[in-house]
Amino acid sequence: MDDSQQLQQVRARIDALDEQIQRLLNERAELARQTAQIKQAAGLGENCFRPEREAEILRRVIARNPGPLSGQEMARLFREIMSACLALETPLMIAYLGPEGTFTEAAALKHFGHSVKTRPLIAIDEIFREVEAGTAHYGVVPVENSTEGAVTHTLDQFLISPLQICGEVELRIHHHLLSRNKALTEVSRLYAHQQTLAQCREWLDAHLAGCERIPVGSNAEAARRAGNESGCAAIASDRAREIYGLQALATNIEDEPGNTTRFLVIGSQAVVPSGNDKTSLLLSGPNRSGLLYDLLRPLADNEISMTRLESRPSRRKLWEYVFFIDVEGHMEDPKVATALATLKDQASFLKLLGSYPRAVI
Ligand SMILES: O=C(O)C(=O)C[C@]1(C(=O)O)C=C[C@@H](O)C=C1
Repeated sequence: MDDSQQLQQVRARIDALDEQIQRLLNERAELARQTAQIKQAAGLGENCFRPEREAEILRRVIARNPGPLSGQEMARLFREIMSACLALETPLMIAYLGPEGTFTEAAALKHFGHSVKTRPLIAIDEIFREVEAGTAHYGVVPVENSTEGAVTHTLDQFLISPLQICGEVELRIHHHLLSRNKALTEVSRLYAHQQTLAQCREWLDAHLAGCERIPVGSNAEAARRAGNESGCAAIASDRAREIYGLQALATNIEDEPGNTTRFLVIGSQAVVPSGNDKTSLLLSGPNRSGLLYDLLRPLADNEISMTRLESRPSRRKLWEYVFFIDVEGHMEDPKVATALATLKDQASFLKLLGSYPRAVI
């Protein structure tokens, strides 16, 4: 058998498999449609998205995957399959921190897949308002970056919003220097979000020391401006480069190679346990010595691991703080429930922001 015959044979097997995969996908979509009908008949919520079920499916895909495709790659494919199945019933509307081309958009699509509708909004409080009003099913907002720390606008919204956290997304952040111009030497002005300028400070000091750095609302906005103005550049994502027709004068200019941003999915749904969850809460008490120690003790007593602690001004009294705490486990897990009950007695203010599956992909 010559090479072309061999190729033909292998391709015939691929065609046969594709046919099977396609048939099975449609069979799966039909079953997903049935689950939606059952949920609707039982009055189980206005939309059919189930974060805990999706997280369980994706974890199982990764655990049983023999390769050669990687577990993460396979999970991404299943992410899209579930997204398409869900869209048969209720195409979800997701509000995110825009404009188009932001990392928050990438995080939203990573979490929900590409079969959702998305709405870019220009401020974090607008996203909360849109989801509260029910014009979007969920919102996606940045909450912390591994280099620069907390996104305080997001934390502050949780003080006043009734929304719950329904999920988290982690995204590796790669920053590129984008411009209409062809050489670094032609660039005298640089636009980027404040946090991005900070994340690339060392690279900028070494390669663009004399260039004016201008903070703007988002990296996508920076890219839009760089597309309109000569002699300037933006720091933004590869997606923004595509959207605004720019060229990359330098790629991956972030100072920390592991630079990662964590995003939260907000909605009005309480998520049931998935088997590997986190719980976020807000705590405060009157300013006195040992307050934080006392507030954290019930967690330690119940062997609950704290993954994050952030403090913000309470906005009620001068020098009084609220603590944002993330712990491992779901609020329905017995140990977490015991710790929360004790905390409720001890703290002057306790607000549960939600339990949700740990990021899978
Ligand atoms: O199992 C369900 O409840 C479904 O709706 C099916 C399905 C899926 O495609 O597997 C679809 C959407 C949900 O978010 C979770 C899972």
